[in-house]
Amino acid sequence: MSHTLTIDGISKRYGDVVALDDLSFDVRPGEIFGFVGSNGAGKTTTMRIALGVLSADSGEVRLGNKPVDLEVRRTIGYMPEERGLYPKMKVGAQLAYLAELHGLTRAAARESVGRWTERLGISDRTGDTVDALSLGNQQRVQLAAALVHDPAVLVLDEPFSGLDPVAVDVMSEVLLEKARTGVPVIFSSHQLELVQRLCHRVGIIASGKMRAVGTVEELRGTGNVQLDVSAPEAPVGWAHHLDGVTTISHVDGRTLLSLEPHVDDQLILHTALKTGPVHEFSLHRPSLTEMFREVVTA
Ligand SMILES: Nc1ncnc2c1ncn2[C@@H]1O[C@H](COP(=O)(O)OP(=O)(O)OP(=O)(O)O)[C@@H](O)[C@H]1O
Repeated sequence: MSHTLTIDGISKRYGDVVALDDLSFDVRPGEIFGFVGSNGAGKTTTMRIALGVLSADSGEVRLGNKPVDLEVRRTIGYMPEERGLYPKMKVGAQLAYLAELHGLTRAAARESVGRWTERLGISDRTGDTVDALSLGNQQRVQLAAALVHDPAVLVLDEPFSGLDPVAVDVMSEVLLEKARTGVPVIFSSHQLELVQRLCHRVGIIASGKMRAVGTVEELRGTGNVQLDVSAPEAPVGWAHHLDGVTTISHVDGRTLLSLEPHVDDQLILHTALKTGPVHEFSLHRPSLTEMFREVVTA
């Protein structure tokens, strides 16, 4: 049975630096949650607290209704940003060791290592030491390490950074597959197009505070919309008097407007038509990247 991972009002300071400030959100069973924010926003700190390797100054992390203790921690698959494999240990032996550490029998560990190394395309490297592998392959091993014990939750810190496109596809498929079995999956990333494509919900963190949470569609719906209007006879400033509308440019009868989310675009169309013919009228909703910029610079 799968449970929600709840981050409930966590705060964390490092000396004078406030890394997290009363941060709350949840990751639900079967969803992939994208955790995005600028460098130093607090993503790694949050994930380390979620796993229990770092303690919060206040607040709590729960899986279902149980606080994350040692027992719960064993059910989490974690991929740390600083990675954390033993460089001189052989890939297969290391993965089997980690699986057993999380409670699998020797036989189950061996079976699981075989299955995941095959799935992640590293089955021919199990006899090599980790440091003999390319960085991308080391990352595949790191993902295998997060998966071999069949975790109830996946917490992955920048799992996609440095991967080639094929590895990105494999990683994406695996995360979707795990989510489909009901596992809550959270990962941090700076690759917003990937986040937009893969995640059911996204949280944008800035300066240790959650600034926006929702589906990509919900987040895009809260941003300003751009409207491109081609009305050759419209005078300069024809839209100035409209509430919630800003003129970005007006060149050769073509006006680019920014509309606050509450503005009815049909009202703009009527206003434009009063000036003469309207040849083009197209709406552009912000991408996740544009939303991100808007939110973190607000
Ligand atoms: N061990 C530490 N000692 C002091 N300050 C720290 C420590 N770890 C993190 N910080 C600070 O806490 C804040 C949050 O850092 P964190 O690593 O959680 O951010 P992040 O969102 O993961 O960044 P990035 O995208 O660059 O990985 C930053 O200001 C960082 O400098």
